[in-house]
Amino acid sequence: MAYLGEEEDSESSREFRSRALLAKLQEQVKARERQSVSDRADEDEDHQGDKEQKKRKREEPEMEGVQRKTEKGESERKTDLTDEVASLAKKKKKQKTLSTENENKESDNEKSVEITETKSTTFHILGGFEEKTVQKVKRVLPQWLAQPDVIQRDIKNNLIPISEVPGICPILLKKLQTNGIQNFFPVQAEVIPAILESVSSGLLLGPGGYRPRDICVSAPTGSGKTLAFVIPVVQALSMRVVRDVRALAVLPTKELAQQVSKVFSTYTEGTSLKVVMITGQKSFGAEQTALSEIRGGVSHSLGDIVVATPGRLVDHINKNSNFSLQHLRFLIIDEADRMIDGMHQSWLTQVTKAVYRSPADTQTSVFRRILPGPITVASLSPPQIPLQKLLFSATLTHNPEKLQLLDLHQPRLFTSTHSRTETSTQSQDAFNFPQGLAEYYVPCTLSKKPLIILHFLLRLKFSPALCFTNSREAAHRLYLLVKLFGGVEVAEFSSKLNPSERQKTLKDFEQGKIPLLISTDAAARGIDINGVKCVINYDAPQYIRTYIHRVGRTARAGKAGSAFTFLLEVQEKSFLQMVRDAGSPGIQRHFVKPEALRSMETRYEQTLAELGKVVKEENSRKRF
Ligand SMILES: Nc1ncnc2c1ncn2[C@@H]1O[C@H](COP(=O)(O)OP(=O)(O)OP(=O)(O)O)[C@@H](O)[C@H]1O
Repeated sequence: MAYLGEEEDSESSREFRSRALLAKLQEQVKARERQSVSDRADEDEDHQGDKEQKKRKREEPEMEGVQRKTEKGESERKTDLTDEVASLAKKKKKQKTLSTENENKESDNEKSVEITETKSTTFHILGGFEEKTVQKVKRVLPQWLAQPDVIQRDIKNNLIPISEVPGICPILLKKLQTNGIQNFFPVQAEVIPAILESVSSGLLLGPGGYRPRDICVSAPTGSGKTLAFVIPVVQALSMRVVRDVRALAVLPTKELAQQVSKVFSTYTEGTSLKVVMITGQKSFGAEQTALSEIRGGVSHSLGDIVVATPGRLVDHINKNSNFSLQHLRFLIIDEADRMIDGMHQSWLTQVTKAVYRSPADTQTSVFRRILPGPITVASLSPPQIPLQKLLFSATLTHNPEKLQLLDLHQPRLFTSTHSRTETSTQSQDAFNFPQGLAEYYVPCTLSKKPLIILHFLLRLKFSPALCFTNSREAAHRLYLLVKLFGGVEVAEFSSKLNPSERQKTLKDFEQGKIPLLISTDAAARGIDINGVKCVINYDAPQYIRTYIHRVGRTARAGKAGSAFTFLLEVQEKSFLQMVRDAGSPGIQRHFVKPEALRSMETRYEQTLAELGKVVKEENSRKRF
């Protein structure tokens, strides 16, 4: 019962304090009244009554007025004193007016006592109750974000002959030529030398014994970011003696990992470097066998470069005791903004732990990796393999708080995003769009959307076309409708398909066997399909990043391409605003006249009826 006792105690002491304060305030009022009477007498003497009255009114805002009724209920009196004063102070404005009025009335009204405190009294209300306009906080970017290395967006007019980029070894130059690459794209010409510079003194600590700077690259879709890391990493690792995992590329999906793994394999072909992919496409056991082997009772790595999806990577870190990242030199994070969003999986923490995990045989190990800390003579004396992070994305966030999650070391940013000032007030990130991209929006109604797709394919011959919907169901329904209508080969692409079906579908589309591919966002990011002429957003994307990645499946590698977004009337305003805010060079209106669709309408009505039956059948099959 001690708790209750204390409560009672505190209540009675609060009441006591309230009374004491009230008495004090009343005392002050009386003193003020006396003062006021003598002032008025003085004023009369000076014949300045009117003037002074006005002056007092002007000075009133500087006074803190507190009004209280003496006949308050018992419960009200128990109110905490501070709260009371604060709440009364909040009503200040109203009371100021009242206070002036009451000054005249107070002698008539015995029940009401007006208590006014002037600056000279000891009872101060510290500031904070007045309404002040809140000052806008200016966003100041860290220097590395505010002053990046700029990459030209125009690929065609900024090609650099491969032999002019310093530091690339003759073997790789030859390989590039064999693969039809005579010139580097701007992002490659800037980033390749920067990464090579950080390994100029070998795979151990960077020049001068300093840890190399992490590198962030934000360049448009299709600008050639993959080669920008593949070439320098392959060249850097070609100087290694013992095989160990020294480069790890992490990508959000199996398809993207496969794509990157293929490029690494192309440029490591004929060297002793080996690329291993761990994405879950093979069984865990098969991946284990590909990663390492036991010789003489000791585990040996079979891969120099590992390309992984985050989930499977974490599985190997935790469950495969022979998988070691203790010699990791490069951590490549492609589609980095997506990988930051997926940080809840904490894959990066797991990778960092695995990199700095002390080896079982500490005695015999030449290297002991120590988590980077302050640079001291002692910390620099043993040879160190620095871990350098290389981040790539077409929509890399410039939000320092998000980037902070990656724990970057003195990062260097390469970006083609148009000029942003150090004190940019833009709340939204702005991105760059491929130079050859023409953007259009198509005003339409829900019922006309499928007809417009058919019109695009059958009449306007917009193919190969990649069409995006916002869900698997919508993709499937549209696929069925186009198929039933006839006249155009169509396929669907979504997580419904298994990995090999997905691979085959993409291949058929790329080879021109399928002119229309209807897809969910599974094909929106990173997928490099050669020759896509047109992207159609059948459903408008909700987020700007989704839009940028979707439309970026065309106009790649400096080529031209068009993107059409179907917009319902209600979507137009906000969508167009979102696209403009993101730095789009301009999205034009493409209106399809109703007459253009008329000849297809009868067939379309029949197809809709057929579609209804097919969907019903499919649903009943699913139930059994
Ligand atoms: N120097 C070059 N010369 C000719 N073609 C190139 C060159 N560099 C890259 N490409 C080709 O350009 C295409 C786009 O490259 P890549 O996939 O690396 O783009 P990206 O910037 O990663 O795009 P995204 O952001 O969409 O993933 C690929 O087909 C690639 O083979």
